[in-house]
Amino acid sequence: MTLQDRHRPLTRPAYGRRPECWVPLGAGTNPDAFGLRVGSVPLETGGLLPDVVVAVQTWGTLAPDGSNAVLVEHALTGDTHVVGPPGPGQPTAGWWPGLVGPGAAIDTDRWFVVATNVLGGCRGTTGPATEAADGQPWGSRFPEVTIRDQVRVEALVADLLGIPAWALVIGGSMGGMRAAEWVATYPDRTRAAAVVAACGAATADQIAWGQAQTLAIEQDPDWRGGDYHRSGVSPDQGLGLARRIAHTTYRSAPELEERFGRSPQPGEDPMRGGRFAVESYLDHHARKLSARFDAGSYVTLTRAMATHDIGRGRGGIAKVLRRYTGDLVVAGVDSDRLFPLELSQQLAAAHGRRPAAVIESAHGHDGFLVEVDQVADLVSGQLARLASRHHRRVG
Ligand SMILES: CC(=O)SCCNC(=O)CCNC(=O)[C@H](O)C(C)(C)COP(=O)(O)OP(=O)(O)OC[C@H]1O[C@@H](n2cnc3c(N)ncnc32)[C@H](O)[C@@H]1OP(=O)(O)O
Ligand SMILES: N[C@@H](CCO)C(=O)O
Repeated sequence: MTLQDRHRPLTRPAYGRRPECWVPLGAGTNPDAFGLRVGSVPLETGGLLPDVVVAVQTWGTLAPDGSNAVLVEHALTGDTHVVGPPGPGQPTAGWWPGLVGPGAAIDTDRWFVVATNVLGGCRGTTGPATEAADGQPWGSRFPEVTIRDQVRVEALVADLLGIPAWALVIGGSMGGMRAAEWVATYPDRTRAAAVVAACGAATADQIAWGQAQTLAIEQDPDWRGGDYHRSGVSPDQGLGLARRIAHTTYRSAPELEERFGRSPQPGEDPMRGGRFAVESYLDHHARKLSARFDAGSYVTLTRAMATHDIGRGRGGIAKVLRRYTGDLVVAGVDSDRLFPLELSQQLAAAHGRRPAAVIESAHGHDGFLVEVDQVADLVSGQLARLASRHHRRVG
């Protein structure tokens, strides 16, 4: 525990079945999030990951019967800070601005909203940069974790919070993978799910892009086989390169053409060693991510996305989805080249209840973050259906 941690007030949230499990998070994490010690977690690949702590942020009030809880799932480099400004310990503003709050689409006067940082992440939840029992960072010893493991950890969080079933699990991209996995692993604990810009199983194309990113990091000499955390130097070059590759896939080619075309970065001449504006844009995003994200987590989470398959060991995706009787909304972005709309349409067709919703955006995969008003419309409709069903039941 650092000096700064000791000075952080330990005001545990006033809910949950096991208040003794709440722990303060370390310095450099979202000050509005708390740690929840969920214990040892059995992993899909075998073995137990001991003493897992999960960063949790909440909004609103949990109903006494735990029936009004909504889980919001972040994407690859996100965190628990769904809405709100940046500040000390929280370098980024909320990634779904305006979606959660009093009177918002996920209205916190009605719903209790939970956001957890994912297993293997670096924003408060146990991951490669976390200290293991020997006081050394897990580093290369951190095990392979799957989307299914991450969802199991979230179920342990729900147990500790006193949430028997989520009213809604919603997420985009890697968060959408976890929302889909909730439907598959815990259909009875997921009354509704919104799977946005995601898929039921990673495609060859996604795995291929992920491999290039992972290799970019692993080939940085500062990676040190994954054990760089105590060296004082992190593989920022590799992580930056990974982000450039990823970010290009997150945006659409027409958008890049429209925004940047062949323009040089102002003051630079691409014919004389200078950069094109689009190169400068990618350099900017590379630098920003390297400053805020752990390379080990990036590799771990990229691998988790590659092995994502809600049908694994369950007879396939269609079989899994057909038996889901909850309210499933699947939505894709029409210009997404990484998670093409067809993947959402296939997922919706496999469920067989309603077609995939289309988020219209020029921004490609990142449309699920940029077009927050369209996500808000989807989620408002879904929550209204849930609320009216609830009223019919109790009315
Ligand atoms: C759940 C989650 O996914 S959490 C993670 C989400 N957040 C992130 O990934 C953070 C990284 N940001 C992004 O991915 C995207 O910016 C989004 C999706 C959040 C928002 O997209 P947009 O609003 O379209 O932002 P855009 O991609 O245009 O980037 C804007 C940035 O590029 C910079 N930029 C634009 N052109 C250039 C250029 N030629 N040279 C250098 N920088 C440039 C802008 O100054 C701006 O910088 P800032 O973000 O530091 O203020
Ligand atoms: N820009 C998002 C998109 C990934 O799906 C992120 O960094 O998490």
